[in-house]
Amino acid sequence: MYSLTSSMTVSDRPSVVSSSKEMNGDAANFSVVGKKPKVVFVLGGPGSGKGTQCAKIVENYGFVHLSAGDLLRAEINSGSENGTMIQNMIKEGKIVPAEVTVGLLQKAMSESKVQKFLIDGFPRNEENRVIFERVTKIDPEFILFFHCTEQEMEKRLLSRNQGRVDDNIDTIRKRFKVFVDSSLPVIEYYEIRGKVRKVDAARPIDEVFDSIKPLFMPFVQDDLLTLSENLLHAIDNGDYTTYKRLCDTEVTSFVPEAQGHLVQGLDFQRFYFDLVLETKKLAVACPSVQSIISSPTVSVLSDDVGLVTYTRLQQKLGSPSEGMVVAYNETRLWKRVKSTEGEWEWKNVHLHQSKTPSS
Ligand SMILES: Nc1ncnc2c1ncn2[C@@H]1O[C@H](COP(=O)(O)OP(=O)(O)O)[C@@H](O)[C@H]1O
Ligand SMILES: O=c1ccn([C@@H]2O[C@H](COP(=O)(O)OP(=O)(O)O)[C@@H](O)[C@H]2O)c(=O)[nH]1
Repeated sequence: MYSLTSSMTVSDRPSVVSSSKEMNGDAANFSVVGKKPKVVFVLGGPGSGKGTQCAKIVENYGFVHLSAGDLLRAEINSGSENGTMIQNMIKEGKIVPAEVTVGLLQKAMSESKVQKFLIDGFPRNEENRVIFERVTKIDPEFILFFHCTEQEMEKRLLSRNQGRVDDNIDTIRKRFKVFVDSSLPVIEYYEIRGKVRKVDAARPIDEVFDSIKPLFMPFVQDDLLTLSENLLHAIDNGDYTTYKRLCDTEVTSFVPEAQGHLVQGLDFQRFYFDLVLETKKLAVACPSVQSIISSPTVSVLSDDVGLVTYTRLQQKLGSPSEGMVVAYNETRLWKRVKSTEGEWEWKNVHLHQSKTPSS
């Protein structure tokens, strides 16, 4: 590992600043938190594979899966006063009153740190849709609609084996009818507004998932940009814990102060974080620094690799002259790796930085 030291002109170094943007040190870096909620509704007939695909989207794209059916079943099991009514409705394949389901969804959303939701099996009728919109004011990003024949869905439900009271031939037929009469109009409503992404769900599980992946690329791009912003805020705030969490231990970098050398590992940057700590201890004034990202581009190169390029405008108040701005062109390479806990996390594996000609 290199441990080159250099002057304090390095820009991947921390400085003391009161940042306006909240950092969340607790959340895994895969899960981008603190943003406006984003919702994808997942619709399709009973047994079309909604739950199966939601599990894959959660694993790969860090969404929170809210299955309306699961929330209702949990409500029955919790012994709530609505339990018997919900149980009877589900047994008959009927749709539970919207106030109950929206209440459960809203509670689950408010309890989640991560604000990217897959709402599975909802809205099942116009009443669901209208009340959800009225209560949450959320407009879904899009509707993922799994299309499958009744014959195939029936076959899947009869072999699902989850001990569900509604997976019997009589209730299945009723659910199909409710889907056609009540849920398809909701899909048509969103179709007119250009929000429906129709998926052929009759294919094998992995093929279905492959056809879904491109729909989630904008979320990956958004996450990578937010992670890059979080990294710059960590540097500006002298927050080594967050910086370390976002970087691979073997991160490589080309930065001007390393004078053409490739720096590997975190020791090089760590030096500057330590220096700030020292400065604070000695009560020496540190210049306030704030970075913002300008003109970003994000390229998702594969499921596990993404490239973020941008100009970093670093405002340094008080040093050397009031309001001075230094601009760097930066390229950060992000790689998705599995943590020891088995969770996917994006890590910064390479940085290329140069001062812009005007700086
Ligand atoms: N593409 C598929 N091909 C074959 N079986 C599938 C497929 N997708 C899901 N299944 C199976 O069909 C059953 C119903 O799937 P599930 O995801 O629970 O559907 P839904 O949530 O739409 O009711 C499950 O047993 C699941 O393992
Ligand atoms: O928003 C919802 C979602 C589900 N349900 C009830 O829960 C049952 C099971 O729904 P789930 O989505 O779990 O399973 P699916 O029918 O899609 O296999 C439905 O038939 C309804 O009775 C409901 O009333 N409102």
